[in-house]
Amino acid sequence: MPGRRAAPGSVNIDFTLRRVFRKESFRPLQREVISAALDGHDVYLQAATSFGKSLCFQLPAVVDTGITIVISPLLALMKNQITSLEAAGVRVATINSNTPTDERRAIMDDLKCGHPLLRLLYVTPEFCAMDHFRRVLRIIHTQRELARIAIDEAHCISEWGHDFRPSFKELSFFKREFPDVPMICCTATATPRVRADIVNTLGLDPKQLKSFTMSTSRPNLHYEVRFKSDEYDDHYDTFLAWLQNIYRRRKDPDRMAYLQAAGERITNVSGIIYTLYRRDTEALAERLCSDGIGAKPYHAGLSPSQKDDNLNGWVTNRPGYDIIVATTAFGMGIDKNDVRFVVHWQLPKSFEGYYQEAGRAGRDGKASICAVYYSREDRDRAAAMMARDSRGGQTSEALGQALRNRAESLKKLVEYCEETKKCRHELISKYFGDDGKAPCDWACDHCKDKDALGRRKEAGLASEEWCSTQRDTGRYDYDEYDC
Ligand SMILES: Nc1ncnc2c1ncn2[C@@H]1O[C@H](COP(=O)(O)OP(=O)(O)OP(=O)(O)O)[C@@H](O)[C@H]1O
Repeated sequence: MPGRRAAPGSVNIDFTLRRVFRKESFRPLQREVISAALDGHDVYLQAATSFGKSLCFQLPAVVDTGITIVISPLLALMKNQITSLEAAGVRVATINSNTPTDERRAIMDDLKCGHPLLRLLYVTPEFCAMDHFRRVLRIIHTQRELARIAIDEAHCISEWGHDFRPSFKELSFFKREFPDVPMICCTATATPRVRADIVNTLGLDPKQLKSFTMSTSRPNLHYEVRFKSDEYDDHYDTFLAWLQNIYRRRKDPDRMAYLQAAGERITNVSGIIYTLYRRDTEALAERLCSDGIGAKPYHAGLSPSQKDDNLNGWVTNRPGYDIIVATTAFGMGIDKNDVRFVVHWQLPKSFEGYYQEAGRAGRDGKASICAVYYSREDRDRAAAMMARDSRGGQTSEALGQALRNRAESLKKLVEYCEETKKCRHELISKYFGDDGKAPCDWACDHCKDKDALGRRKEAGLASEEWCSTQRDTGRYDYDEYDC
């Protein structure tokens, strides 16, 4: 039973864009994507981080009749989107492991009532697999109130992509049971193979599908690799000096006047530091605080209230919450427009993860820095950890494939870090198979000064000989990644 759809021409998306979402105009291609969704097509949307993909399912959800179910992999991401929608006065809710029972019951009652007030409901893929929720979905569908299914971070469907989540595969249920309900899938990071896998797994008809695939380019991001080695340093001191320099620049009288006029705190430089370990998030945040820089940890082991407080404080630029030191639990989709830097404290786990996390920076279009600390020792540790995982005996062929792909993706990221002779924007664009050239106006360490980059690499990295001795004599410490 198809969902009722607002009559063509009866909705004014420009008005809703301004009135509800408080945006002046659509960004290139947003209008086309939204129109395709409102016309009832299945839509695949792949575009750079910060393109504005969420609007492409949120705006149709607001103007169309019925409810949109949004499937999202991370609680932090849901929370972030829900906060913005609530601020815009949109009726939205989530059901997840932290939702209190009475709130959950009220949401379920609304869903089944025949005319849900909610415009969007955010859920995890695991929740969609539950029988009782599927029963409720059938009821909404029978009542012709199931407007659309939106799958955010759709690359999680594919074992060929990063962040594969087996539960995303179960989303094939939607087209099997509700073939007439349109779907929209969004991602920033899919190679052609991942894209084909998403379409195939979800049971979308490639001939009918409206597909929009844009470049991954983010010209305002300044990419750089900072070299380090176990042998010589704790890179905290150089990082702190760099950060303090940014603060000093803000104290320039003209800059201070400008910041005050804009209502910004002089002492606020919003940033994210990603680490692979929970304990680092806490230790590093503490160390920064003791050096007078407001920083908070974020990882899956914190209590829900601690996570909420740290996230909200950071989003609202509260004093003491300038930097979030996070594991990848704080990754995909987080949207805060004035993040001036994203630093990876160690080599990330995959190329896609690196691009995603770096993409939290500069979402207002202003120049922002994305730096990754790279050492050959971390490279060897990551490779050893991956080899151990693949020997661990997977429960399925899909998980085995996902591990092989992760190893390949990590290899490409190592090549990216070791490269000193090519533009970083070009390397990223090539990895994702973009058409055309990625613009870089001195926005990477290679294009700024390739000779200096080569010298820094030479001076900063341990030699391959030293690393191989460490490997052969078993001198590296290995710690499980935790997020
Ligand atoms: N037409 C528009 N005009 C101005 N700002 C917009 C417009 N569309 C979206 N934005 C803003 O752009 C920012 C990024 O949007 P969004 O979070 O949807 O990006 P995304 O494409 O999902 O990125 P990612 O893949 O990195 O999560 C948001 O702050 C959003 O409000």
